[in-house]
Formats: sequence, C-alpha cells, structure tokens
Amino acid sequence: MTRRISVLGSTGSIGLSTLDLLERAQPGEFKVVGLSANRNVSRLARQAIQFDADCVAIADETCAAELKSALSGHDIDILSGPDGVTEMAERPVDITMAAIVGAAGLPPTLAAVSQGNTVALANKECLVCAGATFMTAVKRHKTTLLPVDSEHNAIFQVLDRDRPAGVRRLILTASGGPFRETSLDDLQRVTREDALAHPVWSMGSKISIDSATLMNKGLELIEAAWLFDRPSHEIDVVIHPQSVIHSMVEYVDGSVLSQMGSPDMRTPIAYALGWPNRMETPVAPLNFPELGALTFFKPDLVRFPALRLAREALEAGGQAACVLNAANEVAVEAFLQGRIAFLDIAKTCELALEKLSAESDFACSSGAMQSVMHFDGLARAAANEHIVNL
Ligand SMILES: NC(=O)C1=CN([C@@H]2O[C@H](COP(=O)(O)OP(=O)(O)OC[C@H]3O[C@@H](n4cnc5c(N)ncnc54)[C@H](OP(=O)(O)O)[C@@H]3O)[C@@H](O)[C@H]2O)C=CC1
Ligand SMILES: CC(=O)[C@@H](O)[C@H](O)COP(=O)(O)O
Ligand SMILES: [Mn+2]
Repeated sequence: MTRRISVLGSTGSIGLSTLDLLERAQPGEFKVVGLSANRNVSRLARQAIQFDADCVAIADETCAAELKSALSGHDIDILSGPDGVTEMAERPVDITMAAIVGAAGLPPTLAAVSQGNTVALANKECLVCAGATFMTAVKRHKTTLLPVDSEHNAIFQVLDRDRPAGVRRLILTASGGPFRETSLDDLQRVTREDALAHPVWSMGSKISIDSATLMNKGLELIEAAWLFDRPSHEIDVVIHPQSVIHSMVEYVDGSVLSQMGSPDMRTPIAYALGWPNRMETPVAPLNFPELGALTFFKPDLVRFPALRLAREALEAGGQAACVLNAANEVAVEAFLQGRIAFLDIAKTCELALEKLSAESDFACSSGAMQSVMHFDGLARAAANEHIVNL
C-alpha cells in the first residue's frame, strides 16, 4: 500500500537522506505530499518536481515569489512563511519526517503530531525546548513517535518496551567530535572550519558545531529523557570515537543491548520510514575484521562544559532546557558568523541560564506553549546581549 509522506526540512542533510531512500523505494511505495525549506528555493523546487509533490512550503517569506516562478506550470500548491510550513505539516499523511533544524521546527512538528500523523523525529530541539508540551500532545493525539536521531533510534530498536521495569540505564554514545583530543588552551583558537569538520558524520552546520562542543550530546540527553521517560541519573554518556555502536540499553540482569551499524543516517531514517517493517538501504555493511578496536572514554566536562550545562538543565526542569536551547542556537549562529570564539558558545549559554533563572515562572514545568515561547525569546535576547558585549 502506498504511504503518504511529508518531509519538513527536505533540503537539509536529513531531508536529502530521506529523499534518497524514497527514490530507491519500490514505485508506488511512497507518495510525497509535502516538502519544506527555509530559503533554498532551487533545491526545493527541483525536489518538488522530481517527487511530484502536492505541496511545498518555504519559511522565508521573501523567497516565495522566486519559488512561485520556479514552479510555474506545475500543479503544486505553494505556501510561505512559518505559518505556511505549519499549514503544510497539518495535511494528513501516513508519516511526517520532522527534519527542520532548531526550535523553528516546533510549530510544524507539533502540527503534524496533533494531526495524529506518525512522526519520524530528527528535530531534537523540539523535545529540548518543549518536551512537556510535545509529549503531552503525542499522548493526547495517540501519535506514533519514531526517533530518528541515531542514538535514540538505536535505543528504540533495542528497548524492551513491554518490560520497562527491567531497564537499568540508557547509554548514549558520542563520537567526541573534532576536538576530542584538543587541549583547553587550543580550544580557544579553533576555527569555524575546524569545528565543522566532524570526524565521522556528514551533517548540517548547526548540529556539527553542537557535536564539537558536546552540546549535541547534552541535547540528546534531554531528548532521551523525554522520549524514554527516564530521569537524568538513568542516562549515561560515553565517548566512542568510531561511532559504530549507536547507543546501548543496560538491563537489571547485567545484559547490555546495542544497535550497531556504519555511521550513515540512512539506517535510522529507513527504520522509521519502514516501521514496523525493515527497508533495504545502500548503507555499507559493517566489516568487523576491518573495524579493529572499538574504544570508550569518559566525557571531559571541563573542556566541554556544554554537556554539564545540559545535564544541569535537565535536572533543574522548568524552562531551563528551553533557555539552554535558545541561547545555544544564538551562540552557534554567532560562532558560524565569526562573531564569537568557540569557548564563548557554552559561556553564552551558562550566562543566559544564570540570568533567566531569577525570572518568575522559570521553574514552572507546566508545559504551556506560551511559557516556552516567552522563555525562548528571553534567552535569545540574553544571549545576543552577552555576545554584543563580548
Ligand atoms: N544531519 C544529521 O545527520 C542529523 C541531524 N539531526 C537533527 O535533524 C535536524 C536537521 O538537521 P540537518 O539536516 O543536519 O540540518 P540542515 O541544516 O542540513 O537542514 C535543515 C533544514 O531545515 C530547514 N530550515 C532551517 N531553518 C528553518 C526555519 N527557520 N524554518 C523552516 N525550515 C528551516 C533548512 O532549509 P534551507 O535548506 O532552506 O536552509 C533545511 O531544509 C536537526 O534538529 C538535527 O539536530 C539528528 C541526527 C543526525
Ligand atoms: C548522527 C547523529 O545522530 C548525530 O547526532 C551524531 O550523534 C553526532 O555526533 P556526536 O556523537 O559527535 O554528537
Ligand atoms: Mn545523534
């Protein structure tokens, strides 16, 4: 039976891997309903024509005219602006791939959740900034939520969901990023290009910088807490530079189950697209004799304070994770633009958290969307103010 799919963020790294799998699927296996981008008009238009999409949405309103002209003569609905992306996400489909980067993905992803569409979730920032709101909506609409982030997808694959009491802890693996062996002194001088050069994964720029600061693992810690309903002390992080074990679940009897595979996002994406069945992919099989040693290390929270901040935010609850996420988005953008140094990213987040922890309602975990938006805005302002004064 044909499965109808929308891809939010189709022009990005996850979006491209998703479309690559759709292209390889059997004819008639999938029908593309909607595709969206922020500003990349030419790629979005090309994708829409190639996949015969019903609808496209471009978040940046100033790109709408160019998109209309690129798609003239094609029977494709065109929506624009952030509300246009959300409107597209509301169209009923069998599965929505949520692959927008950052908190900007929250409204459309929540719209897909509220339609009861099965949601394949790559956009971890949704859960970090609004975990309570998001999971309440998932439960209310009985939405099937399939984790795409490689670590969470690995845990989802090996978790014994029928016997949750038997789980002792979740173990998230981290590559350690490009600066795993860089001294604190040298971290002061690393460049944008150094930070973007992830040793294992090829990804979008924001998540690549997050991997370099280990904020990515911090965001993933919070993501795991919401997805699998586990407290902070039941989720560990271990550095595993080869990125072959994508994460693990330890059971009370001492068994540790892991999901392994070549570091290629098409495996977790295919798992979500095919679920509950398996889909074939072109991912290179693991060659164990060639792999050699698999190694593991403790993360260094002095050189990588972002991971400590994320754990503290998870344990603090309330709006701490929302503030951390928003301040990080601003700081990563500033780093990518050459306006701040690498170590200023975590510093900016820490200062925003310190400043906003005094606000009334900071500790409130109600999950009200208004509160999330309020603290997201405050954190962005605090981070920008700090950056300007650096
Ligand atoms: N890449 C990876 O391997 C992995 C990614 N993830 C997560 O998946 C998500 C996507 O990551 P990735 O694909 O690397 O990111 P990319 O930067 O490569 O792509 C982001 C996508 O989102 C769109 N976009 C950006 N800003 C907005 C906005 N304000 N409104 C609407 N759309 C927007 C982009 O459009 P445009 O092209 O026009 O800019 C693009 O389609 C992130 O949350 C990331 O953490 C998780 C695990 C692995
Ligand atoms: C592929 C994926 O899921 C990324 O989130 C990846 O984990 C990033 O690598 P790090 O382990 O270096 O953060
Ligand atoms: Mn990941």
